[in-house]
Amino acid sequence: MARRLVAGVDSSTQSCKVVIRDAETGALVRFGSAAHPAGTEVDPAAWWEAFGAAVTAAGGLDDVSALSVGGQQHGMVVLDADGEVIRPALLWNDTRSAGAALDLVAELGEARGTDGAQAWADAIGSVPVASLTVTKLRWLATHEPENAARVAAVALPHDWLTWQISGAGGTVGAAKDLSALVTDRSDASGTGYFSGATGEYLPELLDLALGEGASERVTLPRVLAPGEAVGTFHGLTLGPGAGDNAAAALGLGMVPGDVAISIGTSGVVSAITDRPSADGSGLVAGFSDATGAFLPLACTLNASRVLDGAAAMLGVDHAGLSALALSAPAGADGLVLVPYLEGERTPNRPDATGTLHGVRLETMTPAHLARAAVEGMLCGLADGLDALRAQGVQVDRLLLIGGGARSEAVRRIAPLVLGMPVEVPQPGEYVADGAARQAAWVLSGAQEPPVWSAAAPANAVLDGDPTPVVREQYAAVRDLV
Ligand SMILES: Nc1ncnc2c1ncn2[C@@H]1O[C@H](COP(=O)(O)OP(=O)(O)O)[C@@H](O)[C@H]1O
Ligand SMILES: O=C(CO)[C@@H](O)[C@H](O)COP(=O)(O)O
Repeated sequence: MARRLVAGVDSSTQSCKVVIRDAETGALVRFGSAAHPAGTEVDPAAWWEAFGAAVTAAGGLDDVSALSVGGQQHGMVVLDADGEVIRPALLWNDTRSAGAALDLVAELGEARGTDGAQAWADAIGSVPVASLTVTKLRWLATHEPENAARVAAVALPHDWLTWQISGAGGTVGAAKDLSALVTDRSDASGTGYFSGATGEYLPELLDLALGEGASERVTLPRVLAPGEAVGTFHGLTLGPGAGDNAAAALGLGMVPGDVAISIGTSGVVSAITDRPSADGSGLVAGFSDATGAFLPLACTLNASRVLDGAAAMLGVDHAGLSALALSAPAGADGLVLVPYLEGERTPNRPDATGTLHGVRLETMTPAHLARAAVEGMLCGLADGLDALRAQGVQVDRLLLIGGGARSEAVRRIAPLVLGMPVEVPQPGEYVADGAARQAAWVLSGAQEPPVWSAAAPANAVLDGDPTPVVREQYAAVRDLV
């Protein structure tokens, strides 16, 4: 039998990546990528354009049997009754809805006569912060009421892209059909109006955000079961897709006890669990995975771009930044960078800025600054790991992925700061790979995702003596910010 190919897409914050793999073995056949525009407000048409360019770079889809889309979570895509995008999407890292988040927390608490944060955590698994879609909808209702009144459907980036690829979004000539919008439980769990625990939307929370009666007039994407096909369109079977972090878990084949540390635009610490979490402190978001389990995660706003910014400031490339960081002592002789360069989400400090603390004549060197940037970024992730542990998450091994994991300094300093060995899988596109694995699952019609035999090289295991002083000095400065 001729081999069948599947495609996996990662429509992430900075770019669109497409992997094409053998459906049976998982062997990588082709790859392509294309950049997304900068900014936290983006016209979804740019994602469609980048998807097309990435597909072309990956040699096209003519010989591909199935495809799934993994995407950046939470982005608010609002559509009118004709299926047209009403305004540019507000992305997960757009913090303008921080005030709306506070209002929603207070209002639910008031309505239920209880602590608002815990009420949200009990309802949706998470306490709303500016990243969550529900807060962006409240911002829209308050600041752009004319736009809010026109909302006929709300989708997430991966939902919208799947809809476009199916043709129901009208891009290949068909009329736009809002009722054909679909999503999956992993991405729905990051909206703020879906319960991962019950698998149901919560219309009263959509009404709280957008106004009384909104849930009756607004179409939400139908939530497909894990592994359920959207349908087959011009010979291409579409899978339900997933939020990027759930797709990465699928790509890594994570099981309970595994914790992924992803250093992309966002810094994410995530784990697979059998039971949902409900952290009223808000540090851990209680999302769902793409298989029927749960994905508690802590997400920072400042990860790979801290390295990008430090490299640019020092006038070096990533290899240069890494070499500088590794040439300085652990703890950078007391120089601490609290890297809240784009505000912060975990902890929830949307208006914070970064702080450089402990500058002395001898620490005012490129090497010290580079070391402080790597350590500060990793300390935010170490705090996230502690928050997961505090929720009872089992931590047996750490898997380091994302663009930032390509930095040697990050790989070597991570075990020192995180206090345990770190496994580094071969650098790759684990979100796109997870989406491809889902596509193969959908194509097979099996109960479980396929076990791919194409041998991945063993993970590199990095270890070293922990340097607790790095976290101690960071904690002291973090709480001054
Ligand atoms: N060798 C490297 N060292 C440090 N950072 C890197 C390296 N290579 C890529 N990056 C950074 O990784 C980021 C892209 O990673 P990626 O996981 O694709 O992000 P996202 O999923 O948010 O789009 C960029 O900020 C890029 O500069
Ligand atoms: O908001 C979250 C998770 O809650 C982010 O992880 C986004 O999903 C964006 O991911 P990257 O593009 O940075 O990988």
